[in-house]
Amino acid sequence: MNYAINVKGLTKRFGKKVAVNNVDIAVPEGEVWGFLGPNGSGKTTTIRMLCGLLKADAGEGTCLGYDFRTQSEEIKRETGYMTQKFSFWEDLSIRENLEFVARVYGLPKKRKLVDDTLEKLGLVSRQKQLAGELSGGWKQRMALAACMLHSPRLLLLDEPTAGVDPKARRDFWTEIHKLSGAGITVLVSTHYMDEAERCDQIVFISYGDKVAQGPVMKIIEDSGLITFTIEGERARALADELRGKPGVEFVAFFGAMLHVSGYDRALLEATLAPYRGDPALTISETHPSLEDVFIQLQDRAARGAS
Ligand SMILES: Nc1ncnc2c1ncn2[C@@H]1O[C@H](COP(=O)(O)OP(=O)(O)OP(=O)(O)O)[C@@H](O)[C@H]1O
Repeated sequence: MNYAINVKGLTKRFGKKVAVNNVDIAVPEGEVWGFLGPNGSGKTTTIRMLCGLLKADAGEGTCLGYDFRTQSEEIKRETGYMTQKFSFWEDLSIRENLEFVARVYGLPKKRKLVDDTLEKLGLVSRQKQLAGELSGGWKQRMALAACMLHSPRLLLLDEPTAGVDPKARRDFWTEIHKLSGAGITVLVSTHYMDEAERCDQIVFISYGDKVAQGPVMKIIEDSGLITFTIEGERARALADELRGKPGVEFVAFFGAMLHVSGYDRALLEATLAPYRGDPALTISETHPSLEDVFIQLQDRAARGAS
């Protein structure tokens, strides 16, 4: 298998703080991988090391076949990096912004390049609109266009959809899958569970450590979580009552429904048994959601860290 990213032991310290600790990542060419983890867990730091913007303290491997420690210029030439806070000229149009980026990077055949990129990303009809007047979704699409101008083989996207409405997020993901279909590899950090579910695999990091990796279903299965839903008028009132009871590790609301999760089926069943007779409540077992597992992984890592 060919890997777009294949690094081992990636490590970064800031003073005494270990921001990224011995992380291995191997992403096959053309796949879309999600990068998840709580705030400050090391996602941005990892992404910046992969594209050579930050020097790793330890680790070895390749990005697009280049040594990620010594060939950062080659990697940058073939990688599109969309930062969390992308910047652009508000009083220039979309087209002018893209032409500006093309000029700064000295890209050849600028006009044709910008034409093609506008076309590819569905921006032709908006090309004359001032960037400052665009909604979040269109700004983000423009930012994606800017990092696609040089036809990268790898896209590193750092929370590209933060603050963007659901329709624009869905359109963005349609674009990502199209790009992946054309052979481009994508590593995208996100806090959205529905986005994680659109990825071929996810890597979950917490406190700098990789704590889980795999396709979403496998991560859910491997979690060992047993989850019950409780529905009904009284469900809301039960959350506090159930927290801390034998076998109950996590209690969370999903809309009006309560998810109660734990690892010990017998204990959990015994705790829920008295509520089963209540006609105002419906209790049934369900698959834990990715969010249940995310909370569990985060909680486990926090306990390990304290
Ligand atoms: N330049 C820096 N100097 C010192 N500490 C830093 C620096 N950059 C990041 N850190 C620290 O390293 C840790 C990891 O930060 P990073 O930005 O990689 O996390 P993240 O997972 O991307 O977070 P978020 O989801 O909030 O974007 C944090 O504790 C952060 O404060």
